[in-house]
Parts: sequence; structure tokens; C-alpha cells
Amino acid sequence: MVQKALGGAGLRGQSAGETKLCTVGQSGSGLTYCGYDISELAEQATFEEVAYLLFHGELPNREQLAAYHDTLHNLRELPEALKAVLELIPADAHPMDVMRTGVSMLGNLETEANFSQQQQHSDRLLATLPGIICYWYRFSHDGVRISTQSSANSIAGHFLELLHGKPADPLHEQVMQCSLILYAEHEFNASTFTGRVIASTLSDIHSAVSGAIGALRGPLHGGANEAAMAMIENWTSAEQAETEIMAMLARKDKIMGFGHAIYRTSDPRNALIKAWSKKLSEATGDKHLYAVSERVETVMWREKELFCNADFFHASAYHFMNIPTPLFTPIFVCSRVSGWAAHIMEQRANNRIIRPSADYTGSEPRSYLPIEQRN
Ligand SMILES: CC(=O)SCCNC(=O)CCNC(=O)[C@H](O)C(C)(C)COP(=O)(O)OP(=O)(O)OC[C@H]1O[C@@H](n2cnc3c(N)ncnc32)[C@H](O)[C@@H]1OP(=O)(O)O
Ligand SMILES: O=C([O-])CC(=O)C(=O)O
Repeated sequence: MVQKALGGAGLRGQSAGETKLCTVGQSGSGLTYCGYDISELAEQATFEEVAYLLFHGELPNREQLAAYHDTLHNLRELPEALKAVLELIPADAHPMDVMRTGVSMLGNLETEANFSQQQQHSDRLLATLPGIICYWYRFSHDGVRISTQSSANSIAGHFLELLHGKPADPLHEQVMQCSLILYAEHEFNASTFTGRVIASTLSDIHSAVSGAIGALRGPLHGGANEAAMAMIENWTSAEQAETEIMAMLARKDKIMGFGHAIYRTSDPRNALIKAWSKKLSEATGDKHLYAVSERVETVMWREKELFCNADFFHASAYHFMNIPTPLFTPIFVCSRVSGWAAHIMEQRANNRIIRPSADYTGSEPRSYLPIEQRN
């Protein structure tokens, strides 16, 4: 007899395992990575410190962090065969498909033969993902074969330098550091859970990360930052935004970048990225995008008590940094790969294959009907 699913559709409210990596409080506070509050990390740490924390459970000291930077720096080069595959992918491909293919191809070239090398494979993914997306993007859009080395010490600066072909503006690098920290980890979200399910079969890390990328691609998850941008870029004033949002709500449209499966009143990452979006708006002389975004936030709360999740103000922040909209979700991948890899390692350390049950709602048992007797 199958037990009735607790918490209803979407496994909501059910614990599906243990983790030491992250807590997600429902009330809009309580997001911690290995015990550290997200605000402290976002305001004071670097993304490399956070990745190290997720992998080792402790923040690095000065020497450990310097050594980790060197490790990641030395892993940036892409294999020639991977570049050749990236050159075959058309310019109009979905960049998340490029990420998925890039990780899968890397797994063909540098297969994880056994789990003793899992940290090295995790670091390699962290170091190469910015190069994978930027190499493809610059080749397919500008016809340039870029070097995947850069002068930047940080992954944040490295991504921006590869994309724009020049060292990153210091303000932009700071914002990108914060963004990568905010996106790094979030407990048993859909993509991380996908990765853990794959890891639980004792599959390899490239398969688990490719699957996680597929889950993150959808607009109900990571794809919402791009979908939010596609919405707000149509509006040139706060008043127009309010009118359009009211019409969308009347039609019962989903408003991308709002709501959350766990948080009920706010997403603690929103205030942090929103503050950077405001600063960037002032720095770039933005005339309306920030005002449009703020008005959408006000109307959504007033009408539906729905709040911005991590994705909404990321849209305007990335736009102000001249990042093309289709690359928004791939940046999420460059960050979340740290959380995915940490979860894959945690799953392997205490593994049992993840295999829940289902409530059967189909036909009563019946006899097979030969095809000539069917209508
Ligand atoms: C980094 C991240 O992945 S954050 C999430 C990014 N995704 C988005 O921004 C997409 C838009 N948001 C959504 O689709 C949802 O809020 C999700 C997928 C994030 C969470 O889904 P759920 O857990 O099913 O939402 P929840 O149970 O809170 O929904 C309650 C009600 O609010 C509605 N609702 C929730 N979010 C929205 C929204 N963004 N716009 C309009 N209505 C919404 C739901 O349709 C539901 O209404 P119903 O009861 O009439 O069906
Ligand atoms: O936790 C979730 O369901 C989605 C989310 O915010 C994330 O993955 O960052």
C-alpha cells in the first residue's frame, strides 16, 4: 500500500534528506550557507571564499584562499576538442543548451573515472564554465576565437572580461561577486535535487551537473531572470508598467521573478541585489528601468502579496552591466555549480539511491486485449 504523498503536489513541505550546506527560512530570513548568514557573505566575502566554504565546510584562511585562486586560475583553459564542439553550435542556440553540451563534452574528454578526483572535477567545472559560455558566445556572435585566459583573479572579473574583451569595471566586478554569492546555493531546489538524484545512482559528476543545468533552464526556476528582463524591457515608465502588470494579473498570467516555493513573505537575496541594481541604475544614467522594476514590485505586493525572488532585480542589474539577456541564466550556472558540486559530494558521502513512491491514480487491473479485438 503506497502512502499518500505528504504536502501535496510538488513534494512541497516534505523533507527529502539531510544537508549541512544550507538553511532556507520561510519567513525571508534564515538563508545561511554552512551557518553563515547570506547578508554577511554577500557584503563581505568573495565568491571564491563561498565556493571554498561549500566544498570544505569552513571559510579559507588567507593562504588557503590564495592557493584556491591559483588552482582555479590554472584550470581555465578549454580543451581544443571542446572549443571545436562549441564552434559547431549555432548562434541562435539557447545558451543553457550550450552550457549543458559544454559540460557533457568536458565529461567525455575528462571523464570522472572514480570519485577520488571529485574535488578536482568540481574545481575544473567552476573554472571552465565562464570560458565555455563566453567562447561560444563571442565565436558565434562576433566571429572571434577568444582566449579563455584573462587578467582577472576572480571568477566574477574573469566572466566579465571574457564577455566584453576588456578588464571589468571595478563596480561591475563587485556586483558580479555579490550576484555569484547570492546564486551559489539554495538547499533542495529543483536543479540541486536533480543533481542529487543523478548522483545517488553513483553516476558521474558531469551527468549530474548536465541534468541540473536542464532543470535550472526552465522559467519557473533559473530561467526567470531572463523572462523578467523580457517583460520589463517593454515598458518605458513606471505608470506603463503598473497598467501592464494589472492587465497581466487580470489575465492570470504568471509574473516572472515573483513568488517562491519556500519563502512566504520575502526572499532575503532580493534586498541585496536590488541595492546593487539601484547603484548601477544611478551609475549608468538609467532613465526608467529601475523605476519600472520598483513599480512592478510595489504593485505585485499590493495586489497579490507576492514578492520579488532572487531573479527579479538580477534582470535590471545584469542589463545595466551590458550583459546580453540570453546569458543571464548561464551566469546562474557559473555560480550554482558550486552548490551542485557540494551537494553531489554530500550525497555520495552518505548515499542511498533516491527513489520515492507514487500514489497510483490509473486504471483498475485489466486483461490484455489482442489488437484485433480493440476498437
Ligand atoms: C532562483 C529561483 O528559482 S526563484 C523562482 C523563479 N521563478 C519565477 O520567478 C517564476 C514565477 N514564480 C512562480 O511560478 C512560482 O511562484 C514558483 C514556481 C516560484 C513557486 O511555485 P509554487 O510553490 O507552486 O507557488 P505558490 O504555491 O506559492 O503559489 C500560490 C499561488 O500564487 C500564484 N503565484 C505564485 N507565483 C506567482 C507569480 N509569479 N505570478 C502570478 N501568480 C503567482 C500561484 O499561481 C498560486 O495561485 P493558485 O493558488 O491560484 O494556483
Ligand atoms: O529554492 C528554490 O526553489 C529556488 C531558488 O530560489 C534557488 O534555487 O535559488
